[in-house]
Amino acid sequence: MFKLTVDSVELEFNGRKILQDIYLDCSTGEVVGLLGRNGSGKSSLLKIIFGVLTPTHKYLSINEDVLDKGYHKNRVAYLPQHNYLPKGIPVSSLAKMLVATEYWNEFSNLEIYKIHHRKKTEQLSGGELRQLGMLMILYSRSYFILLDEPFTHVTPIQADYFKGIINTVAKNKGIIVTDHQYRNIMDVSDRLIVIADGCTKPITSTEDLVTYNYLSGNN
Ligand SMILES: Nc1ncnc2c1ncn2[C@@H]1O[C@H](COP(=O)(O)OP(=O)(O)OP(=O)(O)O)[C@@H](O)[C@H]1O
Repeated sequence: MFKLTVDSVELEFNGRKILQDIYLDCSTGEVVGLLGRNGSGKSSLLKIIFGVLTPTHKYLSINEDVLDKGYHKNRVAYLPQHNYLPKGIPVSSLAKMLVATEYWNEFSNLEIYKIHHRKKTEQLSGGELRQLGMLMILYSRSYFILLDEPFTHVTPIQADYFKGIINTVAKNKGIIVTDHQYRNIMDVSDRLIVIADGCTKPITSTEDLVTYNYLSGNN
């Protein structure tokens, strides 16, 4: 079992503190849901873990190994909020670059891949691109997967299907997922963390989400 830990993150933009008291861990075998209001710093935290955003301070480790950037040696993979797949390249070529050999059979038998693998990325709809982009990250060789808004642009029935895939993949990997479709996040996650006022807080009940101003209390 591997455990990713991120601690003591300090991030500010133009003198404004965004993150200041952050502790988050995720072990292989679990899905951790990350919630927070718009602008609370969820995407920033995922970028810091992956290694594409450098904060003033951070501690990041996998087991006893202290890391500078999660993406080194492919230990962490990241689905950004917006499409990351380049135009002009067939889906099958991208998939062969990203999907790990041990998952290839499972991935290449997915209906969505079979339907679209010969197309170039610009020939797909936003939702199709989102789904394929997420699946390629989930089935990559990385042990830790960060998903930023995987359910956005995805219909409810597809979201249910993806929750199943996320939970299956999480038997071998650790997954940190954030999305504003909080019911999907609650369904798919083994535990929940909210970012409020720059700090991470563990969530044990829906009331906690009201306390931390994530839900209004009428939900
Ligand atoms: N490159 C940047 N320069 C200046 N400010 C930034 C930059 N990136 C993010 N911010 C600010 O940092 C804060 C946190 O942004 P972030 O994207 O991490 O929030 P979020 O919780 O993911 O928001 P959302 O749920 O709306 O996607 C926001 O107030 C945002 O305006």
